[in-house]
Parts: sequence; structure tokens; C-alpha cells
Amino acid sequence: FVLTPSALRSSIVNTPCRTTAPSRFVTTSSSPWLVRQLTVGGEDPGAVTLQSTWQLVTNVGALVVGALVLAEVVQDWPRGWVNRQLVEAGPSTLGPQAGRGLFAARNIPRDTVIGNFPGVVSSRASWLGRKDSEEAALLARRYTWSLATGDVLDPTLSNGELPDTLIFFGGLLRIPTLLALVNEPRAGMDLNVVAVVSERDVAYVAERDIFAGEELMTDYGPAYDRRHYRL
Ligand SMILES: C[S@@+](CC[C@H](N)C(=O)[O-])C[C@H]1O[C@@H](n2cnc3c(N)ncnc32)[C@H](O)[C@@H]1O
Repeated sequence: FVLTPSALRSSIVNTPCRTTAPSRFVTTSSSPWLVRQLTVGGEDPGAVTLQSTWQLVTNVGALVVGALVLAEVVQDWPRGWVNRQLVEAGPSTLGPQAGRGLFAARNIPRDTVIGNFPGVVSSRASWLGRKDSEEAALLARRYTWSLATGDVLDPTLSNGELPDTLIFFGGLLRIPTLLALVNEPRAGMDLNVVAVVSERDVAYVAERDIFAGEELMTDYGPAYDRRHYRL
């Protein structure tokens, strides 16, 4: 929308309640982002149009740059969520060597999205650089998903341990890590959760109706390192 000088003059002339003719008449956009002031009366009309067009271009440019920066920040934002009403943690039914597992707290209908895997996305190189030691990296790998891009999604701390909650920005963002407790079925056992891996997220979806009390089981995929246990 461009308010041309002639349109502006005509609106001034046709306004019945105007006070004594001002030499300056100022209009201001209602949006704080698009504050625009036109001064008429004695100024070159061409300069007024050029000035407002230039302001429009710079405002749109600032909005585009802001949107790009926001999109980049959101991409690297820590990710993950879980429907806490559907699941609870407990000792795995696979035996003590499997540690803890995640269980259905109520019946979960097929195709229900139970949550998105928690963690931070990074390249493999920067991921390794953020771990305290080789042992820490080995421990972290147990909980780390390889994404479709080749990047990794890791919910562990620099020492490789899995906290119950990931805490960011001084506690403003808290992400529960329950989904990282889902184990794999032994050979011949049924899985009941599918992991849908995309560029930046891994969604855990009920593969069939799951009954309350069943342990959730998924396939970690072909890239997962299983050298420390047998299926
Ligand atoms: C994503 S974590 C699952 C949570 C883990 N059970 C815990 O207590 O922290 C994956 C690890 O769980 C263990 N695990 C998963 N499925 C298993 C299975 N079928 N048999 C033995 N260990 C298993 C392995 O140590 C594996 O690296």
C-alpha cells in the first residue's frame, strides 16, 4: 500500500473537520514495525514517494532477515517431548542387564504419537568434541539417534549420562528424557513402537494397540552399535 501525495492532498481537502490549514501533516502507520511518516506541503512529491518506498523495502528486508535468524535458532533448539500420561519408567522385563525400560501407563491406541525423542542435534564431529572422554562418548552412543541427514540427536550430558530432565536456558526449557528409556525387543520378540526418523526429529509412534503395563520396544535401526549386548 502506497499513499501517493495526490491522494493524500485530496483526502486533506475533503476532510470537513480540519483545523486551520497546517503546513505539515503527518500520518503514522499503526504497526510499530512499519512506522512511516509522510510530510507534505512544500516537499517534492517524487521525493515523498521514493522515501516511503525505500522505507517499505528496508522494513520488509528487516522482517525477512529476522525470520531467517529465527528459523535457524529454532532448528538448533533442544528438541523432544513426551505424553507423560501414557508412559512410566521401571526395571526392564528383559532382565537386569537391560537396565530400565519404559512402560505403557494406560492403553495406547495404534498410531498414537507418544512423543519425540529428546536431545540436541549436532554434527558427529561437534558431538564428539562436546564429550568429556572416549568412555563418555561410548556411553552417550547408547542413547543417541543417527538422523536422516547424518547428524545426531543426543539427550546425554557431557559425561555421557542420561539425566531425567534436560534443562536449558536457566530452567526456562525442561525436556523429560523418558523416551530414551525405550529398549529393543530380543530376537523373535514383537516390537510395539516404530521410530519415525526425519531430518531433525525422531517420533515414537505406537505400531499397534499397546495394553497398559506392556514394556515399549522399538528397533534402533541398522546403524546402532549393539556390541555391548546381544539381542
Ligand atoms: C536407549 S537405551 C535404553 C534404556 C536403557 N535400558 C537404560 O536403562 O538406560 C539403549 C540401551 O539399553 C540396553 N538395551 C536395550 N535393549 C536391550 C536388549 N534387548 N537387551 C539388552 N540390553 C538392551 C542397551 O544397553 C542399549 O544400549
